[in-house]
Amino acid sequence: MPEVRSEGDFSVYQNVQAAPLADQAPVPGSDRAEAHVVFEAIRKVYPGAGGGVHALHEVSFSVRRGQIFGIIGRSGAGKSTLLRSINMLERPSGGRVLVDGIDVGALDEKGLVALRRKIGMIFQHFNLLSAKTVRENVGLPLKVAGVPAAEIRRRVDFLLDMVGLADKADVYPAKLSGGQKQRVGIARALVHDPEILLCDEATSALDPESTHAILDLLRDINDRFGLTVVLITHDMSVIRAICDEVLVLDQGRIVEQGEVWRVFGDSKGEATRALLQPLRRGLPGDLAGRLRPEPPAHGGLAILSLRFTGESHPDGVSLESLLALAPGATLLHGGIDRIQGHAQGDLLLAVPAGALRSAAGARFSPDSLKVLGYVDDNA
Ligand SMILES: Nc1ncnc2c1ncn2[C@@H]1O[C@H](COP(=O)(O)OP(=O)(O)OP(=O)(O)O)[C@@H](O)[C@H]1O
Repeated sequence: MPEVRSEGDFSVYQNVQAAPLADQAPVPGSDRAEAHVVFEAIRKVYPGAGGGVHALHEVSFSVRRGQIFGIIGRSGAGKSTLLRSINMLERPSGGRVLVDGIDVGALDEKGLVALRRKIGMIFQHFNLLSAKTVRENVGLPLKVAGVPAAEIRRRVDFLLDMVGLADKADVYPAKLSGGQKQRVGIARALVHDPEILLCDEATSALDPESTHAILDLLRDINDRFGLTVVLITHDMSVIRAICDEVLVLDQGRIVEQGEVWRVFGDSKGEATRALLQPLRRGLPGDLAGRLRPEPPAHGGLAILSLRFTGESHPDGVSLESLLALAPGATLLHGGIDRIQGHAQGDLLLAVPAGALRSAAGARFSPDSLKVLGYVDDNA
């Protein structure tokens, strides 16, 4: 049977004798202990009419060793271009990427092969060879690198066991679920014992259950092997599930960057807010339809929106304090999540409009409190 390749770039497995990366001189002043990957004023212009497509504009940031670092943005924001600049699958038009202090754009072919062996990559559509078994797919990069068969077998067995596919070694990809295919992709990405794992929309093609399982596996690999993981996604729930730090990219520029709970709790940019919108518990439609700007003559109910960013009440929201703030309150909608050990979320309360006055004297306050309007509870 002829080999059928699914989409993807297999040049990362080219059969060139790799020069040890340690032979490459680190750029003076680079901090090897802290920053694992450093982007310095990365620009990318794709050729095209009218001056081309400016995919990245002078993007600078760094990823610390051992972090799970998420890059999020809408379609066309420049995420793939940025991710692929780490292993030079996409060469920037300007700026430098340093991995372990080494300017990867200056590497010769052998240096690049060595670099790519230190950087595993997984893809949205898995990029498995359909005419090869699971074992052969995972072992392929080692075979290309000239590793002896017995060593390939030992390593592949270990990795298949680790990703929970020991019993699928001789199966062809067509017989696997999406989640199982991605496990094969992960095992293959780890064959060279990399220090960095790049994840290109790794869960976008998966159902929620498989997504959850694959994210758990990535977190486990990060914990066990101390791998630095850089992932791109358009889904904030992926960021919330496993990332330590997030960078929001929009139209080729950094909108904001920081610890996940901070960005979730107090997002600065419009692009970030739009990406967070699907996770927010907004005003339910039935209430929105009844809301009016002024209280009814008999008082009615004020609808309050309370936001907790994780800053002022990191351990949670005391119900007693909540009731002291808004006596007679009914909790209508919302909830508190824990992100990186910080309690944050939105609560929607109905409070007798007359009781609002007591809020001024309360010692407890949410990070933001808005009166959305009033409803007539007699209507
Ligand atoms: N090979 C190419 N030639 C021309 N333009 C390109 C090429 N690759 C990407 N672009 C353009 O560069 C910009 C950034 O693309 P990129 O794929 O990096 O964004 P992205 O955030 O990963 O998008 P998506 O989530 O849709 O994959 C887009 O405007 C895209 O159309």
